[in-house]
Amino acid sequence: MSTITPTPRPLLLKKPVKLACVQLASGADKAANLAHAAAKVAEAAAGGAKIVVLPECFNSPYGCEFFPSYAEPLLPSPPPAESSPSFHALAAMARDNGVYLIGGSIPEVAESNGRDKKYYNTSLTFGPSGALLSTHRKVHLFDIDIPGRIRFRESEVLSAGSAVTTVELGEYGRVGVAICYDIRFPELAMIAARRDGCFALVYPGAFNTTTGPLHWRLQGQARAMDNQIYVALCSPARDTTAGYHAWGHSLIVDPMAQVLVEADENETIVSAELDGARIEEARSGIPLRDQRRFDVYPDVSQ
Ligand SMILES: O=C(O)CCC(=O)C(=O)O
Repeated sequence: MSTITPTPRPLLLKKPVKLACVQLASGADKAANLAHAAAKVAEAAAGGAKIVVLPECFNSPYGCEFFPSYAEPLLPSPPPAESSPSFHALAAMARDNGVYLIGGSIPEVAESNGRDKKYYNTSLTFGPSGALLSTHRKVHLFDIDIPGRIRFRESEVLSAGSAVTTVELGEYGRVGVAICYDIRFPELAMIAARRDGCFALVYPGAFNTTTGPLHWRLQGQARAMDNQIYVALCSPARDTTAGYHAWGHSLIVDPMAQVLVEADENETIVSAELDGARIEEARSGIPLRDQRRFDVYPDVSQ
């Protein structure tokens, strides 16, 4: 009797890698936030992380009133580094530590015709040489109103990005990058996972003390479960003296949707070893990839 041996599939994550989420405590002083981020990225790298993630709006307090005054254009050299301090600080953090750095997000200002200013919530990813690898402008702006609890309208100040972002991290493979509220839209995750073959979805985010306990972990696990890949969520630490109380609880979820590590609300670094074999194991055990019914519903990843 002949047995059929399945052809081994190439691993999406080509070699195991340690990923760290830096749950950073930021304040009002941008230069101090950048210096503090640099120290924590160095600490994560010294702990063996080769992919390091920072939180949403790590260089400023989080809130619509702060976006314009903290925003900076994205100007690589030669223009003076002072005009894009966060861009240059992130490039240096990646280069100095030889890591892939998914640099949380920063408020970005872009001018068209030297007149019309537009603001974005933007995530920059740098490679170990300090080169910019990708830019993600938050696609889904955080506009919610839960009476008596929280009202937030990013769209009053920010413009939305219009692209799914995935980025090749050299010898490891590809990750999807999106920001906070973007996680609530599974389509982005599915496209990153299925169209671009990502091994992880990385979300710098800053949920709050209303929606955080309800949905933060659940969203992380849901995106991992749907797509059978790793998911990392990186929050700022909670500052109860600030206007916006971030949930914290940065976490990393495996391809079977198990939470590998989760912070509390304080400043800390959480990390985990990611292994492509775990993705393949999840996918061969529960073979969703071979069972989709695109004769019944459309494939959004096409
Ligand atoms: O989706 C949520 O509940 C929070 C989203 C958020 O805080 C953000 O997009 O910055």
